[in-house]
Amino acid sequence: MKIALIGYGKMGKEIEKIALERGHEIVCRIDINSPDTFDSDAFRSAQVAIEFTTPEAAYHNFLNCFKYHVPVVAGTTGWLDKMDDIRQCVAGENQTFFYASNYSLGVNIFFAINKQLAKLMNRADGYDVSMVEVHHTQKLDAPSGTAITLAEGIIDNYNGKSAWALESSDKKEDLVIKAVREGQVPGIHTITYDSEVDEIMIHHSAKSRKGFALGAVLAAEFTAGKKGWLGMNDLLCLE
Ligand SMILES: NC(=O)C1=CN([C@@H]2O[C@H](COP(=O)(O)OP(=O)(O)OC[C@H]3O[C@@H](n4cnc5c(N)ncnc54)[C@H](OP(=O)(O)O)[C@@H]3O)[C@@H](O)[C@H]2O)C=CC1
Ligand SMILES: O=C(O)C1=N[C@H](C(=O)O)C[C@H](O)C1
Repeated sequence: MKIALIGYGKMGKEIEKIALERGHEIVCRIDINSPDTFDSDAFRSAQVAIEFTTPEAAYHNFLNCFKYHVPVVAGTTGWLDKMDDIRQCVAGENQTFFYASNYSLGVNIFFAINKQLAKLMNRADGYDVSMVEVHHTQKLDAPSGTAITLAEGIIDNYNGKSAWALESSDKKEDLVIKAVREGQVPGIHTITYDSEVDEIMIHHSAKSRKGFALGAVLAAEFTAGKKGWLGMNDLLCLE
């Protein structure tokens, strides 16, 4: 399969390794100072573009992919304010767009466990829930995209919370997400239901970026030949 990489940083390089191992061809690498561009035969020849750049750059990169009708696997986080606009482009222009806040297969299982646990916790009084996410110091957005997906899983399924708040809140109905930035941590997410008598924790810790990269390549393979809005639930047949 012919793949265009948009963003050739930590994730772009990790994805390239896995894509080559799985027999794919990288036709171009579009980065901030790279000679490769969208308006090129190489980019137009791509069967899918995998985008991991920055919250600021992602939206314009998606529009450039749409311009040339190249399907997108979107990995960048922190651009969700533009989500409605992208959904309209995908529906209105018959585009292909795969988005996951986290491509790791393990995290997507963790998302499902999180929803189940949230439903179960409605049966027990006396608990409060909170979340901590830990990432490397180069990360630009907070909370992480994964933390937002986890928060949505709790808010949609647990009666005690109706919104999330970063770092602190006076409102009992807000789910507080603490974002820690330290060292080279690839990504840790912990959810804790705390009561006077005990605590229940679920925890996911990525050991490297390999799991994110493999998931993104699997998503690219899944995306080929499809149209519309796609996600990990489609790929993993969840829900
Ligand atoms: N969904 C998921 O599973 C995962 C998502 N992510 C997300 O992916 C994104 C990238 O992460 P990561 O690879 O670690 O970050 P890096 O900073 O290592 O890489 C981003 C790359 O994009 C480049 N870039 C910046 N602006 C543009 C632009 N306009 N066009 C093309 N390239 C550009 C940067 O260049 P320069 O350095 O010169 O600015 C850099 O090389 C982040 O938003 C992160 O949160 C990360 C891991 C997993
Ligand atoms: O920036 C990162 O590194 C990561 N970003 C994603 C996020 O914001 O959730 C996924 C993963 O946690 C690593």
